[in-house]
Formats: sequence, structure tokens, C-alpha cells
Amino acid sequence: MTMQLTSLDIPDAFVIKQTSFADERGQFSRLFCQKTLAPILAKREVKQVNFSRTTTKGTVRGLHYQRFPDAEMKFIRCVKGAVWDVLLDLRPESPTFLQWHAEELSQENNTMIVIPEGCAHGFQALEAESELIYFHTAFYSAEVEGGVHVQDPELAIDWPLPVDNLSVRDSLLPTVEEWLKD
Ligand SMILES: Cc1cn([C@H]2C[C@H](O)[C@@H](COP(=O)(O)OP(=O)(O)O[C@H]3O[C@H](C)C(=O)[C@H](O)[C@H]3O)O2)c(=O)[nH]c1=O
Repeated sequence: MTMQLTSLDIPDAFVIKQTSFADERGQFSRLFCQKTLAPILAKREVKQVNFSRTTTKGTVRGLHYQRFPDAEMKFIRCVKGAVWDVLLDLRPESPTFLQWHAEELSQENNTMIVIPEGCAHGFQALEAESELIYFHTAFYSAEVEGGVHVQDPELAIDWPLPVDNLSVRDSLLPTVEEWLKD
């Protein structure tokens, strides 16, 4: 089992291409390896692993992040269906501040995305019943949760499908302009 790490233009963000073993019984693949991912993890440890299923194609979740002291790195893999996954750099000191990157993650492409601390994450389901596994390097803390609106015209994120099924919470997230004022 191998994991090919590719750096993105957004500092400390990566795409990881994972091999999988397929035979007449089906498929086997490794989702996470502390040794292989040590160059990305450094001294971080995985604290929580989450699962989400998105029932309806076109649904968008995000753009979420956790502030210090519970800022987190997330390793995200699609294990069923397909999603258009977006990371947004919200680090004012970063050369790619307010830039975003999109990557298709699917059951078939065995691809994982790494969202560094200070970056927000969101995705759109490209198929019904799409499922994600998240590895988080910080505990969930509602008190330090933040986010920006997925349809902020300043970001101009070109979601592949009409944005659908936003949660009430996500529909009320600030634009980047409002977020900067805070
Ligand atoms: C993330 C999280 C949430 N929750 C609770 C909070 C809510 O009562 C419920 C659903 O949470 P939320 O509406 O934030 O779920 P999503 O909209 O899918 O958000 C997630 O998806 C976006 C795209 C992400 O990147 C985040 O990891 C995560 O925020 O689970 C927990 O109890 N523990 C957790 O770790």
C-alpha cells in the first residue's frame, strides 16, 4: 500500500493518492498511516475520526474551520460516491490568503485531501449518498468553530452543481468581508 503526497499551491495543503488492492473479492485500501504521513503530520496526532453521509446530490456543506487553540488539520477521504471538495486559505499571513482550491474526491479515485490549520473546508455532493471519512488533529469544539459563506461573491467558488440543501447554520455564515471585520 502506497500513499503519494503532492503539495498544493496553498501552503501545508496536500493531495494524497492512495493505492488500493483489488481482486475478485473487491477492494482493500489504507486510509491513514502515521509513518507514511509523518512528513505532513509532524508532531500532530489524530484526535477524532468523523463520518458524514450526504443524501442528496448538489448538497453543499461548509465552509468550516476551528480557531486557535483547537485549530485542526483534517485528512478527508470519500469512501462512497463523489464530492467536489474545497479548501479556502483564511490565514492572513499566507501568500495564498483568500485563495481556494478544489479537488474531486471519490470512492473510485482513492484520493485524500489535507486541510491545514487556518483553512476552511467545504464540499458539494456530486452523487446521492456520498460518504466522507475525516481524520482531525484537534478535538471538536463548538466554541471555536468559524466559517464563511459558500456563495460569497468575493470568493466566486464555482460549485459544479447548483448549490442546494445548505443548513440554516451554513446559510447564515458571514461573507469574507464580514468575517474580516470580526
Ligand atoms: C464537526 C462535528 C460536528 N458535531 C456536531 C455538531 C452538529 O450538531 C452536528 C453536525 O455538525 P455540522 O452541521 O457542523 O456538520 P457539517 O456541516 O457536515 O460540518 C462538517 O463538515 C464540514 C464541511 C467540515 O469540514 C467540518 O469537519 C464539519 O464541520 O454534529 C460534533 O458533535 N462533532 C464534530 O466533530
